[in-house]
Amino acid sequence: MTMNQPLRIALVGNPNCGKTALFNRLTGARQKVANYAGVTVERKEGQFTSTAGVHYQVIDLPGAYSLEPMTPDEAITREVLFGARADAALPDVVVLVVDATNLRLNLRLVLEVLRLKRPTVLAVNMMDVAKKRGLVIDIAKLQGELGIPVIETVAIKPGGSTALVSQLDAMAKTGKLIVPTGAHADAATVSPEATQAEVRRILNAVIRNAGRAHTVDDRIDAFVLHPVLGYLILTAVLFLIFQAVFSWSKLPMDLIKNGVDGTAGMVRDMMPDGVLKSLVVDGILSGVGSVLVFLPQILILFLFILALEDSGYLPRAAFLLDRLMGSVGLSGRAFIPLLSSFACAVPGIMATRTIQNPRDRLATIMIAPLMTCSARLPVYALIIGAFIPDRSVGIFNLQGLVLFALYIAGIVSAMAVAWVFKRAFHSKNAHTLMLELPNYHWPNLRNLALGLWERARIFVSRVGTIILALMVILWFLSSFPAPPDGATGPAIQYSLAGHLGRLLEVVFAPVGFNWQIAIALIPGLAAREVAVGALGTVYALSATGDALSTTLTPMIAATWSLPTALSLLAWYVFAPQCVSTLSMVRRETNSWKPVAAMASYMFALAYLGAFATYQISRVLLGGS
Ligand SMILES: Nc1nc2c(ncn2[C@@H]2O[C@H](COP(=O)(O)OP(=O)(O)OP(=O)(O)O)[C@@H](O)[C@H]2O)c(=O)[nH]1
Ligand SMILES: [Mg+2]
Repeated sequence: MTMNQPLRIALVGNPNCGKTALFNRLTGARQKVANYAGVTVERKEGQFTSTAGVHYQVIDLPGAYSLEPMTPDEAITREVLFGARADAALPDVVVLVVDATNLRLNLRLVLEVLRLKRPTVLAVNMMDVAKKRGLVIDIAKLQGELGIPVIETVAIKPGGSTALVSQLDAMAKTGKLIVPTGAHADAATVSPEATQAEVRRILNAVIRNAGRAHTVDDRIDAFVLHPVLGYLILTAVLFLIFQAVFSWSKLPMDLIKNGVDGTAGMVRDMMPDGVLKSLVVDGILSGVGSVLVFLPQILILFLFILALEDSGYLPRAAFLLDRLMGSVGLSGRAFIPLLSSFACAVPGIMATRTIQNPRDRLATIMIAPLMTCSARLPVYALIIGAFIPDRSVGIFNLQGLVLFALYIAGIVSAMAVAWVFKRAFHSKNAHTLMLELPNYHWPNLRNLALGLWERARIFVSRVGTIILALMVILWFLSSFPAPPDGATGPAIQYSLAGHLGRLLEVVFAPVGFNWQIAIALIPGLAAREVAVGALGTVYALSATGDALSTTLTPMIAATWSLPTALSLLAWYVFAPQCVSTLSMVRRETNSWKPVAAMASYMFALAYLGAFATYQISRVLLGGS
């Protein structure tokens, strides 16, 4: 290796020991970091140049408990370490990362890696937590025991990786990559029992002071994992989220709405009447503006998701729900992937790689899109805002309650589908949930802010690209061909989209959708929230004369019946309208069959759910 070639280092360690945090600290990347096992499920690469001028290429890997992989994500780590992947060269130096507060568990993998006799450095991470607890580790002694350099790190603090980089620099400059020597490296085949005994011996030798055990954590867990209180706390947390999504978002939403309306008003006054004005006002501002107003609600939802992810609460919730999930044939491991699906089913489906049993994994993939993803939030919020009065029920806000109910509907139907899946395939699920409970910690404010910023960026850039493009296409289809002479209705009725909408209206009449909704469902196939933008454009174009407005809410409140609104909500609890999810299923399962199965079962449920909702509510409410 010369100085010009980058030094390839791979971060290897147990799940949740801080590998990705270290990766981000070293490379300046913003890969996802969260306080539970199994966050990283793919290998990620980055690079940096140290102040000493050494160029590094870093690979972040999924956490592994052992080099005998149990799950698809662990297998990736093994393959990279053995140089068995075409897409990743054998690393020059293995940076083993361990959680200082959990050496008992982490050292097993360390001993396994030493036997590979690859140049290795050990990073003892989370030293800040260790020090706070009074845990004292004799680093020099540990170094002697293992025969490799041992460095303390604090991955989440600026400067927390300086010592590690200096060590790597020194190795790179001298060209002396230290290969482990000594008893551990030379041990041929070692039984798990012998390894465990060895770990105990090393711990006895290097731990100077065991420090306080996690007394605070235990005290919190007495409440959080309590068989009754635990569920109450979980329900309260979820409730709070949905209340906040509505009650905290009013002011920023009004600001955005006023901004969009103001811009539209200005454009309307300044531009001459004609096609271009219609494109800008009806196509772009109405369409894009009606999606953009939901940014505050999405950010509030993510504020809670990110804070919960970083706190260490999620694996506890997984334990609480394990019995329930087991009863429908899901493994407790499915909890985190399903929970991630509340943000978006795409990462949720990827997270199923942490599930060992292929059938369990498939079952989890199949129901992941029933979890209410954040792209459904604009659709729900639009309809709730238009039809559900904003009043209090006891201490709760009625709109928040309805939103909560929709999320529950998604969860309940997912459980029902999983149960059918279990019945159909006779899967037996006897294994108990083995999940590490991480230490609680306060969410890192900087990470929280960065995470929210990232979310806002993703949302706005989606609005600015795919949604904008679809709105322009939709505007075009809705404006041409121009109406014939002497036409009385709005131009859209005579356009291509208008004709298509009317055709589809036949299909959707039994579920109560009018032609405007039918049109909006089509661009909504690309991504669910696009349907909201499409409704904005379609309604802006169907309005005549002075009724022009960029505000969608009053428009649908005036023209839809309540049964129609409820039916559309039911449709969106199930609707398989997301191309990215379907293509992720194809990628992760390597087969079209589950894709076809998912699309058809979800479409069937959506239609049936909307049909039942529409017909029943029509009878009950006596509407049209
Ligand atoms: N206090 C403290 N927290 C840390 C440190 N390093 C990481 N963390 C936190 O530990 C948790 C896990 O960090 P990650 O970087 O996601 O862990 P990982 O090893 O990549 O986990 P997997 O991808 O699941 O294998 C996160 O909540 C981090 O904020 C550290 O040095 N000190
Ligand atoms: Mg990670």
